[in-house]
Amino acid sequence: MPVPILLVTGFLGAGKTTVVNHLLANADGRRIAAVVNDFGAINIDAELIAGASDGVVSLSNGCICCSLEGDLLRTLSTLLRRDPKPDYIVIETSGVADPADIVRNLMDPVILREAPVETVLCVLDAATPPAALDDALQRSQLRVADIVALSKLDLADEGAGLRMREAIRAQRVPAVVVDAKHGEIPSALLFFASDRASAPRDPGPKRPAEERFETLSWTSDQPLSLPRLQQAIGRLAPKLARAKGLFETVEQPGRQMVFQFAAGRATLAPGESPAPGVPRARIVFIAEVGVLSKVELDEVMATCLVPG
Ligand SMILES: Nc1nc2c(ncn2[C@@H]2O[C@H](COP(=O)(O)OP(=O)(O)OP(=O)(O)O)[C@@H](O)[C@H]2O)c(=O)[nH]1
Repeated sequence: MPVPILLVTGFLGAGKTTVVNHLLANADGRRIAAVVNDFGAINIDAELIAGASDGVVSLSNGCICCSLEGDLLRTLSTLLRRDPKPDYIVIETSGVADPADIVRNLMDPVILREAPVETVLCVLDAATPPAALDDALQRSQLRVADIVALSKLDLADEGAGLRMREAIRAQRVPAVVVDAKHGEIPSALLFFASDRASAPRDPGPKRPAEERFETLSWTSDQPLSLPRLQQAIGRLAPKLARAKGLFETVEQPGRQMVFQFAAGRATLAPGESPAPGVPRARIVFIAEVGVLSKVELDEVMATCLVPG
């Protein structure tokens, strides 16, 4: 029996990990393996994903649509050799990935036979203006989608969902559009029992590889001062496309916090206990190439540490 792949795509910070977590929490006995790709050196997403009954494989420091395509195929082969095999494989792409390239890579004859891409889900932040759909990468992510999940409707005004649906229609995206507040999508929609043979997909023309974003990692063995971090993020915000991290604070040492910055919004939430031996602060910053230097980042982030 082939193992269906669910490919989860969407722009930086759109809500992909939130959807994957919800899905895994509602697996209803299905054995689901998750493959997570963060293109920075630190794979924060793998730590934020809990409950994959068949394990989480993290691919970091590159993007599975280009530099890590071989690693992805090898990972899938390993997952398919497991006994028992997973019932489903979920691949969460990085927010900078062009899923058309991944779909093309997954057309490898062996993978296509044993693990066909059953569904491509694109998570779209409904709180962003519909003009965001004019972005070439965003358009590419939508174009291959079978299902578009509108996230963050709770943060948007009442008409946002409707406006986004119209903007999606205007792009001639043939996908089914569903609401996904806090990652909630009926799993029956994503994991349906299908006995039809998956037809090879047409991923469309190959786009020239685009080095548009870069990640900068910052770590420290000291906890961070929360008010100072707020100031630092305020300074960095205009230059950031996305940031996420795990760290202890001076105010609550020993307790790991999850920091998220997406679409100009920063949040902090309590996290799991840190694994032994990891730095007390690990943050990944994503910016358009050339916008933020490591020197500037280090300088600003150093202000979050309390001397002595
Ligand atoms: N209020 C609200 N917040 C959401 C919703 N979905 C996601 N978020 C928040 O948005 C932020 C980014 O969510 P993630 O799920 O990490 O986004 P992502 O697409 O996996 O991010 P990258 O992998 O870095 O591209 C987090 O702070 C989430 O808690 C939602 O429906 N409502």
